[in-house]
Amino acid sequence: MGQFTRPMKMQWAITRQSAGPSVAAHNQMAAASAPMLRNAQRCSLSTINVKDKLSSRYLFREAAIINGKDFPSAAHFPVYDPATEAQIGVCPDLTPRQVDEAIAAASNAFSSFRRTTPFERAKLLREWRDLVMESQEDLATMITLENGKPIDEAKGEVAYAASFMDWFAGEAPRAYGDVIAPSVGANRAITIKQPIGVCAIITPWNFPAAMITRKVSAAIAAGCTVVIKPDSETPYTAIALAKLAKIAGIPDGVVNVVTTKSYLKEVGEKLCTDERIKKVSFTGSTNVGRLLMAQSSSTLKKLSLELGGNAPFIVFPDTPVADAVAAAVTSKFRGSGQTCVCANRLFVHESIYDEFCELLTETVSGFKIGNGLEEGVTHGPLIHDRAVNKVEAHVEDAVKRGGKVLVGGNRAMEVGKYFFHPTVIRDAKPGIRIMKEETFGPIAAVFKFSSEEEVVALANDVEVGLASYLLTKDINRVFRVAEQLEYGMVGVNTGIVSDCATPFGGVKFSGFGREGSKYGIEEYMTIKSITFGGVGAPY
Ligand SMILES: NC(=O)c1ccc[n+]([C@@H]2O[C@H](COP(=O)([O-])OP(=O)(O)OC[C@H]3O[C@@H](n4cnc5c(N)ncnc54)[C@H](O)[C@@H]3O)[C@@H](O)[C@H]2O)c1
Ligand SMILES: O=CCCC(=O)O
Repeated sequence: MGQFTRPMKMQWAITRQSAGPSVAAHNQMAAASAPMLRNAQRCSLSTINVKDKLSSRYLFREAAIINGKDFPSAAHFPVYDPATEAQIGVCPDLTPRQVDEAIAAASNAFSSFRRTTPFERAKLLREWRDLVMESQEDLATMITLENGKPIDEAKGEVAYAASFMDWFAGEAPRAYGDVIAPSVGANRAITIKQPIGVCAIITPWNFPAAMITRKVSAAIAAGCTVVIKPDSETPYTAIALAKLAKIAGIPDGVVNVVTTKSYLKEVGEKLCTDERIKKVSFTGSTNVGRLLMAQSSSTLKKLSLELGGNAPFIVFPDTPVADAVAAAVTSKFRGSGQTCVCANRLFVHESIYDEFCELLTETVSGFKIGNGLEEGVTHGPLIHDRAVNKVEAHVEDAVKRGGKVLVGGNRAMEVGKYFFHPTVIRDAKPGIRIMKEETFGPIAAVFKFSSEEEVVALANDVEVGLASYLLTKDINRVFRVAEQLEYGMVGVNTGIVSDCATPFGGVKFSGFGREGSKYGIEEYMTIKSITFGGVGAPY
């Protein structure tokens, strides 16, 4: 195994110590280049010392990671805490030329990493998983600082992120090929699966850890190397994960992280057009997904696109209202409504509509919004101004067309600039914007329906098809409706469909490809068939 052995605690301690000078040197550089800060759209009044909040200070790094090392750059962009608007640090604003170095590192590393055995890769993934869970508190603190979600939810995200490492450690040795009887009777054929090569991993801000590990764990299990480009709102969790990958013994160059803000379009184009990259795996909006697909066509890259949703949440009359509300709250308000699988449209049968709206309003009234690091806070801020503006516009539109706000309905400026009161709207009408657009915020718009036929038609009347939910005790209805829903995922009597063991992905404009499950690793492999001529007697 050579370089792939488990790092002893002693080696880890050495790595921790040696991390010090390079971070200090980097920080000096960052301070020197402060006047060069680019793209400072927000003007922060204060700064947060993130390291003082961590037990492993080395995990907070204001550097890209290329070939296992901190990669300094003269230009930086600032990163802010959406709860307090305080600056939490700066990050290298890399140019496409600098990103080229990451691609070169991943490409060099691929030539040896592809030859490791699946068992070696499984061991590395488990080592990485253990370190991530040992760092759960620190990683969660960074997630809360850069994304805003409450600390307990952030800890849950770390565990969810680690579950993909565990899952794909198990899948690595199970990437079986086939034995085939070809049409020429004396021939025999087999297939083998091989890693596709260097992969570009482009991820959003709403799950700064899990969207990365869901892709990268599968890529590593398959024997690929990666260049990760996290969102510029949430880069530090990605960088810390790459640091832990190095400590876990994952060879240099296998996991690279590039950060950029001013050069986003150019870096995106570079990742899509560079011939050394064989696959782009993207999670984000449908519009950016379309652009990346168009850009990738010249080099015919394999693509996985996990795009936006507009989940229907359908409550049939035989569902106990308390169960329906509990599932709706989990589905709708997780991450303050900022997940791609959040219920966006709540359809409730007319016979239990009033009771449902009343209990939902009572439950939502009990939420406590605030800084996710504070005790008792159940819901954090939205990520930025654009997000708050969209939520506000959706509420105004729903009200203009007859919707009634039962709780919330406005910004919570008294808590912070990016906070919006969790909102319940009843008498939502099919013509409102929420019906067609993903809100990505804490607005529960409740629609009334009378028949199964009507609600299935309404649920399917959108361009996207990621997650959907239905609540009923009638098993025949479960199959009838689930099979008609034009969605990649259907949750039955639950508000959560996400699990490392089940295929995650969409249809229609929600994209294609599946993550997690036994299918996730396939996205990072190619199938080769090997035919042996005239080796057997005809069958
Ligand atoms: N299907 C899923 O699994 C899933 C998961 C999470 C989020 N989402 C979707 O993501 C969206 C929310 O995130 P967002 O609006 O910030 O997404 P976004 O598409 O704007 O950004 C996602 C990522 O793409 C990058 N990006 C943006 N423009 C780029 C370009 N021209 N070239 C290369 N990279 C570029 C961003 O920096 C970020 O890293 C929602 O629609 C949500 O539903 C989907
Ligand atoms: O935001 C999209 C991903 C959500 C999840 O994996 O549960």
